[in-house]
Amino acid sequence: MIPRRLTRFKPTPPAAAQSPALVTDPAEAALQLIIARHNTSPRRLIEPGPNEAELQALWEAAAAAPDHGQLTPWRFVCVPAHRRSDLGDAFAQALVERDPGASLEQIEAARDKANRAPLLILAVADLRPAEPDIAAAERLVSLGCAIQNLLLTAQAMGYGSGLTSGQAMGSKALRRLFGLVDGEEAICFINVGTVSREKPPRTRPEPTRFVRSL
Ligand SMILES: Cc1cc2nc3c(=O)[nH]c(=O)nc-3n(C[C@H](O)[C@H](O)[C@H](O)COP(=O)(O)O)c2cc1C
Repeated sequence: MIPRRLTRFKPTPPAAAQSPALVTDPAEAALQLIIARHNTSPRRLIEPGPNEAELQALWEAAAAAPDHGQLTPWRFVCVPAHRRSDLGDAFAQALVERDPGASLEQIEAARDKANRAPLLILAVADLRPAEPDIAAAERLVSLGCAIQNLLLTAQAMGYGSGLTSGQAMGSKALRRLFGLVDGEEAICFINVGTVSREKPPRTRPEPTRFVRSL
C-alpha cells in the first residue's frame, strides 16, 4: 500500500518492488518497501528523475530523521545538469591531487562520473562545535537516517537509487566546489533515477549475525 501522502505521485515500481498482491497491512507494506530497496549503480539510473513536487517530498522525508539535540547536523546539495561539468572538473582535479601521474584516460573516467543519475545530491555532515554538544557519531547516524528516509521515499515513488563515495570526497577540489567549511564532511553522493536494468539484490545478512541478547 502506498502511504496516502504519496498518492499524488504516479509510482511505477521497479520489478523488484512489485508485489503480486496488494499489501494492506501497513507494517507489512513498510517491511516490503524497506526490503525492496537496494543499491543501483548510477550507470543504470536514467531519466526521468523525480520532478519538483517529488523532490520536495524527498526533503520532507529527510527532515523526519531522528536528530538528537535537533541540530540538523547535515545538509544536502543538488548538482543540477548545468553544474555537472563543474563536478566533473572537481573529480578530475581530485584524481590528479592524489595521483599526479594519472593518465588522460583515468582523468576522463573520473570526470565522467559526474554525468550519471538524473538526480545527484551531495550529503554533507556538519560536525562543527554546537550546543548541545552532540557527538559526531550521533550526528552521522542522523545523516544516515535522513539519507535512508530519502532513499525509501524515492523507492516508494518507483525510482531506483544508489550511494557513491570514494577518495574524491575528502579532496580539496570537491570541498572547494561545494563550499565546505572546517568541520563539514562530504559523506556520499545520493543518485536517484529510473532503473534501466535491474540487477538481483544482494543477499542480506541473517539477523543471527548481528543480534545478541545481553
Ligand atoms: C556512505 C556510503 C557510501 C557508499 N559508497 C559507495 C560507492 O562508492 N560505491 C558503491 O558501489 N556503493 C557504495 N555504497 C553502497 C553500498 O555498496 C551498498 O549499500 C551495499 O553494497 C549494500 O547493498 P544494498 O544497498 O543493495 O543492500 C555506499 C553506501 C554508503 C552507506
